Amino acid sequence: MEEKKKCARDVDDIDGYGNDTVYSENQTLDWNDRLYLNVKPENKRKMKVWPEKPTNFRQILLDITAKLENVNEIVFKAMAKSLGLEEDCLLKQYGENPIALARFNLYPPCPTPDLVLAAKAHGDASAMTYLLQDKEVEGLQALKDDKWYKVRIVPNAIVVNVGDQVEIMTNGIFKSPIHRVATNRERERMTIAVFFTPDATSEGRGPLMLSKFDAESNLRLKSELLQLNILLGIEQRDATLS
Ligand SMILES: O=C(O)CCC(=O)C(=O)O
Ligand SMILES: [Fe+2]
Repeated sequence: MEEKKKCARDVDDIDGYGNDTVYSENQTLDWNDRLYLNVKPENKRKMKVWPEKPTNFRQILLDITAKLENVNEIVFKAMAKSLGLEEDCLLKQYGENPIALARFNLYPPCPTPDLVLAAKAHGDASAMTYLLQDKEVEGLQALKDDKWYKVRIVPNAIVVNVGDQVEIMTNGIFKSPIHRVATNRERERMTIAVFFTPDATSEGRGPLMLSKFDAESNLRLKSELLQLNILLGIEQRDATLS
């Protein structure tokens, strides 16, 4: 608790430990506590809210972000190639100083799971999100064709989620899925999300010029994704909730 207090976010800030910013009395709050940290660009880091314990926390976060950046580059290239475009075209839109944000989510057990969500339905505003789920406790659900699907747990696998920025860049071919997190009556759940977002000052951002997305592009996409062995982890069968 001591350490959490040291990292508490300021009322009007996003970085740090806390929960939803309260904008109105009628607002439904998410059932979670979180630690938000701007990792990149470096000049946006607010070191005073970066935990000092465990002592290797800061270095590990920097290392993980760097590794995920490499993964993100590979994914962006594969996506561009699958659309029949030059492989750097998504990366170029990403700019010189892209933003990397880490969010550590802690969802405590909730005595009334039918009344409140751990995270309300939302699409990520990022370009791409990489999520390490809790090893044991499920909760994440994704919306497809008006039905909610559980995103099943695959231990140590990272869920790769397309964010709004990539949906815009690719003219809606890659969709930013609406997702939410259910509460759990008995068990605590912990996840880590790293969001990559384009540099807001980079020029030439916006929808790419795509001629058409046809059966051939679809095949190319499938083979690119297969080669990458990206694990989306969405159960298509027997997991429908409504
Ligand atoms: O904790 C999860 O499973 C998802 C978290 C999430 O959607 C987010 O942080 O944007
Ligand atoms: Fe999300």
